[in-house]
Amino acid sequence: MNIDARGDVRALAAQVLASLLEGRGSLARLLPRAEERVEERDRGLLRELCYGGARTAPRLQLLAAKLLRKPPADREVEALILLGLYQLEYTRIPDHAAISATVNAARTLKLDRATGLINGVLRNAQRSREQLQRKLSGNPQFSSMHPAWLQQRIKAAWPDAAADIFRANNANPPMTLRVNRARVSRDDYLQQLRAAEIDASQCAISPVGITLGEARPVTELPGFAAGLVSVQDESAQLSALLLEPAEQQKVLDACAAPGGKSCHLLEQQPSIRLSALDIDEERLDRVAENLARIGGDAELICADATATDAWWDGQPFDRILLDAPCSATGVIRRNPDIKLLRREDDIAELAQLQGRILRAMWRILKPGGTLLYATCSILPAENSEVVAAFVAETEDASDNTPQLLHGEPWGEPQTAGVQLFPRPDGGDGFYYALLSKAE
Ligand SMILES: C[S@@+](CC[C@H](N)C(=O)[O-])C[C@H]1O[C@@H](n2cnc3c(N)ncnc32)[C@H](O)[C@@H]1O
Repeated sequence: MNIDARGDVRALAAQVLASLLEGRGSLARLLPRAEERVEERDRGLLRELCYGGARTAPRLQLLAAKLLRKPPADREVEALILLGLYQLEYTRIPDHAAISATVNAARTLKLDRATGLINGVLRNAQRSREQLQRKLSGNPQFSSMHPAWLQQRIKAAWPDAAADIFRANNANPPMTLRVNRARVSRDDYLQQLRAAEIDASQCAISPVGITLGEARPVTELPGFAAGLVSVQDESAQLSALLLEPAEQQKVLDACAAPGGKSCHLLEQQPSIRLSALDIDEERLDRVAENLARIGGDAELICADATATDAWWDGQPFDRILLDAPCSATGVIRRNPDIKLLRREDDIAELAQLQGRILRAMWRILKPGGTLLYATCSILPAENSEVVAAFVAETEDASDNTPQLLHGEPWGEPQTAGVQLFPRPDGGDGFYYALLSKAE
């Protein structure tokens, strides 16, 4: 991102997409910086191009490969071609405007030498649209819009659910709220939303969840600044409900940032003594901000959870929430850049890290205590396989994940734990295993 592309939406989007293609930064980090460089009125289009470009990239890369004799040497040229194809395929921008604005963006980025190539490829795509679609329609990466390795892993793990998972991953997620029950009941808050003419309904599984009819800025939500509600996906809301800390218990949130689940634990049981730990100092600042908004209190610890000698006071915890670092393959619809940033090799490395943190947390859990292992992954290698191996090797550990919540089934029971898939109008993909330590 050396060239200042200020004011040119497509050039800025190409810089963001090129960085993603090179694995340099995430949308969450790159987009806000790009947004600062365009007028307010252009931010919607910038966001659409960046999110849409990442979401459809695995398909558009196949299209581009058919249209190019060899891959472009420059990442920004590749990104401009993908963004041009995105506009032709998925937006209402007239073709001629999409093509000329994309070619102009190449000039903004001082890629004048590539304008002929970009123009030619996009015009060719426009002419041979149906023929290309026909040629590629049998390709699973094309139809699923997932990179080949991930498409294959999801299909192998969930042959019956894979098609629904791909569809959910490619759809816009709902905006879901968690009501702070310490302050307001869900029914009362739904009434407040109705009074503010905001369409909303209660979630199917979480008793504190509300789904909005459409996404809107949090500043428009009644009582948001005062902590009446927080934005949190419905599946993520199940962690505090499953862990169910009792009054006064000593509780650890071992991978806490940005603090959504820490806040929920305190809303549900305000008298607990909560330690919120995370290895990332910047992200831990977000925990402090979120706690301040809901008026919650916790000891914040910046440390590697596994290095317990460095931070643990020697008093075992009654409850531990381990929301482990993972591939985030259950939240692709919210973070489509995962399709570009994750590599297949990451999965085995993550599984090792997850096992290591789990074993370390077990040592500081009180006998008779409970640990909730959670991820927002839908890959068994990070979920049931990690937990089943741990339970098999650990004499005092047993899997006590309930198969019913409030009398209702809530996910797919596994050899260990329960898996949730992303659902178009419901929660994200999540995995939970509730483990008990023998007395
Ligand atoms: C899935 S996120 C946690 C989300 C959080 N529980 C919430 O609900 O807002 C995983 C977190 O684990 C942290 N992490 C990764 N490795 C860690 C380690 N060895 N010790 C402590 N935290 C770690 C990351 O910084 C990241 O914030």
